[in-house]
Amino acid sequence: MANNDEHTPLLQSGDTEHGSLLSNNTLTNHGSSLANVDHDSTQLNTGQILMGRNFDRSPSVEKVHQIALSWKDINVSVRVPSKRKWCRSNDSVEPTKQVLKDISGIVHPGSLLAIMGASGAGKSTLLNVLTHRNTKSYVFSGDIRLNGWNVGDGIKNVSAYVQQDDLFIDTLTVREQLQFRALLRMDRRLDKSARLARVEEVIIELGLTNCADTRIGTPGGGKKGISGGERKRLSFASEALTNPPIFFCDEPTSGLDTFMAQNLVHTLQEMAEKGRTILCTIHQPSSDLFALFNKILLLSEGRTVFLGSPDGAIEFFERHNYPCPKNYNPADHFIFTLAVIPGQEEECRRKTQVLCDKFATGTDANSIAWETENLIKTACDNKNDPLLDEVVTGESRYKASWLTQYRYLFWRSWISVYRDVVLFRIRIMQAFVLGVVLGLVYLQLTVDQKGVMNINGAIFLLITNTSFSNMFGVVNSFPHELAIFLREYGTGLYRADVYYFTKSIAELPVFCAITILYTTVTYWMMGLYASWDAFLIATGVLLLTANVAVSLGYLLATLCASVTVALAIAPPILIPFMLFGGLFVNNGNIPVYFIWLQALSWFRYANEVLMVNQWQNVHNITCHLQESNATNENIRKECMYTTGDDVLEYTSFSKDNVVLDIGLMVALIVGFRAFSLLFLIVRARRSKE
Ligand SMILES: Nc1ncnc2c1ncn2[C@@H]1O[C@H](COP(=O)(O)OP(=O)(O)OP(=O)(O)O)[C@@H](O)[C@H]1O
Repeated sequence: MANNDEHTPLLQSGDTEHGSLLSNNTLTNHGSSLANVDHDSTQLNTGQILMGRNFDRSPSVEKVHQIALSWKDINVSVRVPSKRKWCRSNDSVEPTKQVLKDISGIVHPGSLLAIMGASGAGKSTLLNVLTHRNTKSYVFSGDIRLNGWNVGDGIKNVSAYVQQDDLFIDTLTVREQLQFRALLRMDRRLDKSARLARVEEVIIELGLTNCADTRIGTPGGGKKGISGGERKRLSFASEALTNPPIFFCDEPTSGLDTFMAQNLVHTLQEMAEKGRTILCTIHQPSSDLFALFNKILLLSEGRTVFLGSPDGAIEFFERHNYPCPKNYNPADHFIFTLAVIPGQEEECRRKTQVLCDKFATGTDANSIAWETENLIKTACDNKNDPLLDEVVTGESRYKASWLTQYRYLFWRSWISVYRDVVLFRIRIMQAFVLGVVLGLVYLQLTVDQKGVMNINGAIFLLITNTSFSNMFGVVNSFPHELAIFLREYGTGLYRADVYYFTKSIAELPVFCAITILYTTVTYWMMGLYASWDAFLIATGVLLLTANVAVSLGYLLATLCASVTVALAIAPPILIPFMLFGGLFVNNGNIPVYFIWLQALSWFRYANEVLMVNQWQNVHNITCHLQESNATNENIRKECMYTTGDDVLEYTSFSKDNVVLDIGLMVALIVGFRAFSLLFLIVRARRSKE
């Protein structure tokens, strides 16, 4: 595993540094860290935190605000796409499939609930409905309550949803990932030292101490990093920072070996013992794993088969003629009993329906209904429940201000750029080698009649290569991070525009460094116009070119659903722009219906400026015609260009357009980026629905 002891200056420059935090016994003596909190009017003081009013703001309080979650008569249907849509009458009802049927239940604080059932039983649907996430395609009815209160969407403010796939920036260390989230996610009235103290606390609580300074890496050997189990723990830790009382976890043990899975569920058990309410969907746990849950919910074809203790489930199945064999894993027994066996579907369904009916009419279901009613009654008498303020009134969707988001997002983007040393080295090497190869092909071009074509070709090649390499660089890498952005945006961690700005600013030095290196090598090897002014102008123009290409790359990456699609549409988009760049078709001969394409072609703008830069000060272009052959006809043929102005005139480029060209390239950068930001925002909002 790659160890990394680097502490970034940004985090060290704050009020607290890890070393001093630990040495000051902050972890064991929370009072001392809280005493450091600046007690101005905008910050919470220790007293407020300990009162528990702001349960998610407490940096070091183990006390969890206890919440019971209940749901009653939940029905969910999904629309089924019909193959015969075209022959349906306009007023006919779209076919639907019922996924959950009259589901009711209750989970108390301190519970670690396993939601089990065969594939397609409705586990994920129930989790989605309870968390108010991914419900766009559902037709849903039912009543979901927290401590007896119907809080609607407010459940998101007091719960954490740990999804099946863990998405992290691989170059960060475990501690940095948590710090990043703490600084953006925790209440803005808590000062930095208190948040960092909470990070250290969560690291200990989730058993991440040994890998705290290890880079996260990518699973499957891409980049060495933490283990699968540690990744899962990190997912929990990231959510646990704000100390939410309810955790929803989708398949937390998937992809883990038995030992790691048990280790993780053991940690969840400890978290539940502190008063949290934890619900996990889980596939066929081993008997040891199963024993760690104190509540189970069995689903079959969208109905509740059982909700209660594991022992209660064994007893329920036994009572209804499905006793669990001795020394047999009860979880396996339940799943096999509820399985719909191919060829015996009807019989299996009848069997499970009987069990569902027995549960619905039995004492367990009655006591669930009674407890739910009781909670609602108690809620009416407890209108001062501090939880309600948090849930109902809500706060700004973003806990951190625009500037704070900017600061920490920039810090993270910068880390991921400069720590990706291997990629950076590869790109630098690529630019250097390509520059040398092109430099050798066009080595020290001569300014004569034949050399004009070579020089013009070399200039265009510089523009083409700068455009392609930069655009494909973005199209290849940006979509990979998009999934992380969408998830973090969905949880209200930061705004889309802040993410976009920081990402593009952090990446800018890399694109610039590569372009400068490439230009330096090729310009002098090719022997283009030899003056420092001309070289600096050429570098500036190619930097603008790189930025237009990068901006178009962002646009394609935010527009397309995947890298594959973006890569597929990139060449057909680039080639027309290239075609109207002034090399393949003379600028004076563009068909009128393609003028708009020419207007968007930065190839043309860059080419014009570079051509003017190259030729405007050339006052003599050698012509090697022998005197004996110098007939008028031969002079016209062989000595077309006598000065650089002739070249510009022949190619229809003009010195007068240079400022306009540069302005238009800047406009293209702004335009492409504005559209890509717009697409990013639309995409982010859609993914949240
Ligand atoms: N948006 C949807 N559109 C169409 N059908 C859906 C949709 N969501 C769920 N379903 C269907 O509802 C049923 C329950 O799906 P769900 O994902 O909740 O099952 P599950 O128990 O979580 O299964 P698994 O363990 O395989 O993930 C399945 O038959 C599924 O095909």
